[in-house]
Amino acid sequence: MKVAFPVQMRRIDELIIERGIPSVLLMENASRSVLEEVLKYPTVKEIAILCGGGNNGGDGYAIGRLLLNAGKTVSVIECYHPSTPDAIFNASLFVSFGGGIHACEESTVESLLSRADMVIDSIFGTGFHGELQGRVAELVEYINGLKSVKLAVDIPSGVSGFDGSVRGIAFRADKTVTFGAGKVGHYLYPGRDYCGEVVVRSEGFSREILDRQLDSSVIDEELVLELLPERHADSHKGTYGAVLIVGGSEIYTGAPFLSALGALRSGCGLTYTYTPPEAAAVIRSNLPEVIAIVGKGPHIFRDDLDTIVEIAKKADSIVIGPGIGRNEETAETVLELLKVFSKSSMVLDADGLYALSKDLTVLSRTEDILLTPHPGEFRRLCGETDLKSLMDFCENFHCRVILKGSSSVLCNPYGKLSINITGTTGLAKGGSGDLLSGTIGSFAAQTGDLERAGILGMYFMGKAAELSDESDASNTASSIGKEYSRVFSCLVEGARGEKHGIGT
Ligand SMILES: NC(=O)C1=CN([C@@H]2O[C@H](COP(=O)(O)OP(=O)(O)OC[C@H]3O[C@@H](n4cnc5c(N)ncnc54)[C@H](OP(=O)(O)O)[C@@H]3O)[C@@H](O)[C@H]2O)[C@@H](O)CC1
Ligand SMILES: Nc1ncnc2c1ncn2[C@@H]1O[C@H](COP(=O)(O)OP(=O)(O)O)[C@@H](O)[C@H]1O
Ligand SMILES: [K+]
Repeated sequence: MKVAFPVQMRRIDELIIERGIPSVLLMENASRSVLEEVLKYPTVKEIAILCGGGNNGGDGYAIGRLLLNAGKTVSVIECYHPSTPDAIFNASLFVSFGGGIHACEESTVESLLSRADMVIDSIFGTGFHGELQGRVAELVEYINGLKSVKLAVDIPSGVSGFDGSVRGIAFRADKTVTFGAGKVGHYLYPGRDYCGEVVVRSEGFSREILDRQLDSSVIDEELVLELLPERHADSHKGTYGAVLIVGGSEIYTGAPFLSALGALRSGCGLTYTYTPPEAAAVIRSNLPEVIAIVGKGPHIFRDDLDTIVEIAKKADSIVIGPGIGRNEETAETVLELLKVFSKSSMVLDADGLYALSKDLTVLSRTEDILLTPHPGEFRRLCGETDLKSLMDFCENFHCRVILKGSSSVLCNPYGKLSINITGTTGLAKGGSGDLLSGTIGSFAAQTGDLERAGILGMYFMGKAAELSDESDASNTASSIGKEYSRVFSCLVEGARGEKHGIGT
């Protein structure tokens, strides 16, 4: 599903208006779709709408009029004077249809809000920046404490549509009705938490314009089905690629095993690992299908380089880092490997990223690399962890990065985002990152495309956690890896449903 940055949404609105649809009609369409969503709550009779001065406020006045005409009791609380032509127009229409407007400073506003069955937030939409302040912040905080249904128009006020960040207070919605396309900020935390259910309504928007203007996506089943490598009856292990996982150390003996598990379970033809002896022993006893090659010492050292280079000749993709540790010579060896494999398809994870932080310039030589840091690891590389910094980093170093979290974002050098929203807190446990890097390496070996692999890997691991029978608290990366089979089955069922016209 495509998603938009606020600036892209503004451009889409402009293009539609240039084609001849008046902006006030776009506002009417948007407001009608909100009306329909409100009417899905049959017990809601009395509604309070907070309106800002921009077009989001304009939507609020139009929604108010439509609700009045539908027989509801409606009060508008004016947070800012209407300032755009469409907001001014709709505010006057609201009044001419008998609507009542209260200034937000009025002392009766709180009791009016507490009486309402539903509160609609039409204060700020995609034009919001900064922080809610003063009386508006006070009212939003008050509303967040009420039991009534809370609905946000386009995006909850206080949430940045650009990156989901929240400074101070924001409206906490049960449902957010958004227009044309979801906004990036709906799907990234903390914003994701404030949106409740996100309903995308695209009436009046041109599919052609949306498709042409937007390249970023939230990863959904449709996209995954498009990207999933096909499996043919007439095939053999060579058809599905080979991955080499380099990692492990004296203390981290399980990480390469989890990575190899991800690789095997996601369909790779051959999985090689190169690890110190202790880690190889774990792999050999748990995953006999893996070709576990044993390193020379307790860590990956320079002495191992030649053998790794030799094995890598058989691999279509290389994962470096799971459990590799922070020994200084190991870090130097990792940097050396990055140089030697500059033309290979590589996933760099965990302490492989620690090694990279010692010399970021090696990135200028690598042609096809995906980094998979969690926020702590990304801070070490970049100094910041916000979305803009991630996008700048990928552009400056011409690389792909997955910034992992409860929502994860894959960013490419051209600013295209792929946002993953699958997953559970069952993944918030050591080992998940290792499972992910092996899964991505496997899809890279199968498809020859790291971006595609990253999208598939994130979705698979998250979906497997969702489908697992284990409770979130007791789930483990090794159990989740074994659930990949269910993800494949679900996708096959979904594809069959689509083919036979069974809607989801
Ligand atoms: N055809 C269309 O375009 C359609 C648009 N639609 C609707 O329009 C919405 C976008 O409207 P919009 O661009 O007018 O922005 P909106 O969010 O209402 O606010 C802008 C105002 O708020 C101000 N402001 C910002 N932050 C602030 C702060 N912290 N504290 C105080 N003030 C602050 C800001 O000030 P400024 O940035 O100028 O400093 C400006 O005055 C969109 O979300 C959707 O709901 C739909 O009807 C579909 C068709
Ligand atoms: N609450 C959550 N919801 C969804 N995914 C999560 C959640 N917590 C963690 N994850 C995922 O689990 C993985 C954890 O990776 P990482 O922090 O590197 O762990 P480790 O290095 O301990 O294996 C990431 O892919 C992250 O997106
Ligand atoms: K809003």
